[in-house]
Amino acid sequence: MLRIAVPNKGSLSGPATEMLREAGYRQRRIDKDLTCTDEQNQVQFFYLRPRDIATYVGSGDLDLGVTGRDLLIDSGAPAEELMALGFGGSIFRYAARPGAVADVAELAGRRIATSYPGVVHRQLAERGVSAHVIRLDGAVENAVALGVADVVADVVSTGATLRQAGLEPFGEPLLESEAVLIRRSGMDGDGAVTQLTRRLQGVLVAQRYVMLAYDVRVEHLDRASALTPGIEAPTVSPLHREGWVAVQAMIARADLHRIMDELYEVGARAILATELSACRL
Ligand SMILES: Nc1ncnc2c1ncn2[C@@H]1O[C@H](COP(=O)(O)OP(=O)(O)OP(=O)(O)O)[C@@H](O)[C@H]1O
Ligand SMILES: O=P(O)(O)OC[C@H]1O[C@H](OP(=O)(O)OP(=O)(O)O)[C@H](O)[C@@H]1O
Ligand SMILES: [Mg+2]
Repeated sequence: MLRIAVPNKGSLSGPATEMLREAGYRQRRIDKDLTCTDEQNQVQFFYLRPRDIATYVGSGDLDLGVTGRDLLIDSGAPAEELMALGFGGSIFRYAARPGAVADVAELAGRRIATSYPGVVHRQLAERGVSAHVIRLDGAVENAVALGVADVVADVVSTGATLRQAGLEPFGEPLLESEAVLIRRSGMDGDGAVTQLTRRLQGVLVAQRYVMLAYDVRVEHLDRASALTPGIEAPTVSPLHREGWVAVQAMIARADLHRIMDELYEVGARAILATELSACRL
């Protein structure tokens, strides 16, 4: 049976469970449950702290896990990304009092507070900078006002927490993170792993694409189908009306309204967009 680690709390927990449910896997019914077995798909889910997940997967005690790219890198565990999952996005940055520090090179000898010492040590080593990294559990933005550190390195989402603490980000972001599916480094995926990743890809595609259908006169078909090339090619069927065809194609959700406007301009009518609930490409 495939054994998979899923975040039990925090920003990644709800979306991870939801995505697995959409991919057809049974998930725990209440937040207190530690495990859930999906007999039909032969998968057992273990609900663990997101920060611990790379450790379990890296040791080989669990086959796969859902965690943040930043947490994976921070752990230093021998695990690797199999696929990005499109949620839990964040940016990891340095911040300090305005004007105090302008660049990573100026961090030499400074005190840096962070919950991600692995990420920070790695980046400082790459840049050849020697600084003091102070590991805190959370609320690191307070560390500067309290005199514990000169600089913080933390997840920035809206930036509201930094502003509230009177801090400003500086330098290039250390990394851009999102939720990722991980496995032990160098492990070959067997059939069960391939089935899971294909199902998750299907959920991502269903989120990112919509099905578009429209009617168009035959003489405008080439211009219209150039706007909607689909995955292989658009499906074109005859209409029960001389000189007209019906066209169907998948398009990226982000382009939906632009493409609908342009189709209308080239003469397409009855342009309808439909949500996808699942797919295999
Ligand atoms: N606004 C955010 N704050 C913190 N982590 C975020 C945010 N948005 C996305 N993430 C991602 O969530 C993961 C951290 O999740 P984790 O559960 O450890 O912390 P959390 O969501 O802040 O929860 P808590 O602090 O309550 O434990 C990281 O991969 C991080 O990049
Ligand atoms: O840019 P923002 O939108 O303000 O979000 C970023 C903040 O959110 C997280 O903290 P969280 O609330 O999880 O508290 P923690 O530091 O105790 O984990 C993160 O550690 C930052 O402090
Ligand atoms: Mg947090």
